[in-house]
Amino acid sequence: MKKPGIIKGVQIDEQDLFNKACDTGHEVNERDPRKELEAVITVVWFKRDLRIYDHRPLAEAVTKGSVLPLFVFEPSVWEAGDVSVRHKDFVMESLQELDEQLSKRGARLYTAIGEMTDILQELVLHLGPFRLHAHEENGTPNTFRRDIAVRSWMKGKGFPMKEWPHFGVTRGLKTRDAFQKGYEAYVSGELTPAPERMDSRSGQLPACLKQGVQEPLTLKIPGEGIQTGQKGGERAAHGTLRSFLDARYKGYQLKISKPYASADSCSRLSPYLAWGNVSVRYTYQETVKAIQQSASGFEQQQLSAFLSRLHWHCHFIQRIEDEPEIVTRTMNPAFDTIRQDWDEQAYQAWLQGKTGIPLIDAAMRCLHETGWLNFRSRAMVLSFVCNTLMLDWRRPSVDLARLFLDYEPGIHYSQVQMQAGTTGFNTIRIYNPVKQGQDHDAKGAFVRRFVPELRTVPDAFIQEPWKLPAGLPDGYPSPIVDVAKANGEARRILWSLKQSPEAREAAGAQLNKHGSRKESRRRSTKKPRQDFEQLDLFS
Ligand SMILES: Cc1cc2nc3c(=O)[nH]c(=O)nc-3n(C[C@H](O)[C@H](O)[C@H](O)COP(=O)(O)OP(=O)(O)OC[C@H]3O[C@@H](n4cnc5c(N)ncnc54)[C@H](O)[C@@H]3O)c2cc1C
Repeated sequence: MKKPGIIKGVQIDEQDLFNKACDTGHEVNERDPRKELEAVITVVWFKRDLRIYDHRPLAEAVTKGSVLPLFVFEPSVWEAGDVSVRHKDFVMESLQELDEQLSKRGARLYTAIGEMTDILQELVLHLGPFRLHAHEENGTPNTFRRDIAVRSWMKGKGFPMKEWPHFGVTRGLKTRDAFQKGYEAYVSGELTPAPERMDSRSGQLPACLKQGVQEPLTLKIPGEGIQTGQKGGERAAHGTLRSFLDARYKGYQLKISKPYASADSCSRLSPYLAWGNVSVRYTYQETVKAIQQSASGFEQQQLSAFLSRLHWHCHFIQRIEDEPEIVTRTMNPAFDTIRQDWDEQAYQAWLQGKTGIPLIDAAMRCLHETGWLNFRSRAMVLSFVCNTLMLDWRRPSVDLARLFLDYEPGIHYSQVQMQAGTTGFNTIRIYNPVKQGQDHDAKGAFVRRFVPELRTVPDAFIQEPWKLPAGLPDGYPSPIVDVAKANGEARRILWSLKQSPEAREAAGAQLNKHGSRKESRRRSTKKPRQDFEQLDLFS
């Protein structure tokens, strides 16, 4: 039977309160005084929020008494195929630092391997009732279902659970029109300092929980680590932000499309935002401060361009929050009538960076080695596999997810579908990698760095080595496709499909559900400046 509870003098239905809290992702039984007495410890469940600064679930747990910081390597998440060894390594580095930070404050991090509900089941046997604090995860259907299972488990036990929004994303958003308000409230919200001291008395804990960080050796995590690139952790995240806001931002717009130079002039915050080593809110507020302090209009322009990306970050994550199925379902089903054939040989050539087209090969090999690519190169490799080669977007989306160290499902699957042209409401862009190379890597520095077979090719041929009078260098293949011809055909197919009544109808519905409400930008007829070409790709 449902029991009534009292909140601020108003009689309420406890079950109702719980359900509302689950729906909107906020308080669950939190203010029930009886439960407050029973639950002596708060389990803080770390997921993609591996930090202590601006971490509300942790800070609020500390005010309530003992805390048990917990990270769980779940087989259903880590063996699902979209996350890989490089993500695990980054998470391990982040967890090591998190444990150090917690230790300094009187607590320790606990790690476990297993499904979260099984771990909770073990915990209750040792702890009795406990509270659970976490950030909302705006992820794939897989993690979405996992979170529902956890909420339902807590609800079944009648234990209090509280979740906080992690980004400027609103759970249960009724209409896209309301997104902006939620975003602004989030980014301008108060920052939460890291707790100074923590009480972590927890009594005896189940054997599945290990104090400190344990390697998830029993899990079969696919993929490979990075060879050179970014390391996880809150300290590295803050250092990266600082170095960007102090100096690196000055080349932001100028170099954003250059595959090589952008590695230094872009913020490089993406893996830290994706794994939560730094919050979007903190990043936003530090950038606003830097804009206020910057001396020239030029500097302000660079920083404002960066700030707009933080908005896009949340814009796209709102999309997966509203419709997690975009991970596997084509946003505009009319586009499922094409790309019916599969060419495994061409696909493997693309994936391994052996297409015979220098910029594509350099980008894919860079990704294997470092886990990062600038936006334009990502758009180009995706366009190549889905448009030039006319292959379905689903497999490349998962293979790229495994390779991007900053894999963030909301951004990733939206961008994949946009670049493959399957939303139906974005401009169809099909890149010519030879022209991209001539425009953005004219001397071939990027190509030479990642495709050693081409190191000695003269600048004039670096993007088209098949035109070398002496023939291709040893070990480098001929192009697997005539790009100009294939792109022409792709353009014809995609544009005619985009204009069909079925595609237009579905596109209208999708635009209404997910499109940006920044009308003035989208409808602008002015030729975009180089940096703002990305805006075309964004709606
Ligand atoms: C096919 C494809 C897949 C992508 N997958 C991911 C992904 O899994 N994770 C990811 O973080 N980004 C993804 N992006 C977006 C973008 O390429 C990266 O965010 C950016 O290159 C990361 O480098 P940075 O942090 O130096 O970016 P900066 O230019 O410094 O931008 C700062 C932050 O803004 C956000 N951001 C930047 N560009 C975009 C964008 N176009 N859309 C949404 N948010 C943006 C990111 O959080 C980024 O860290 C993808 C783009 C494409 C075309």
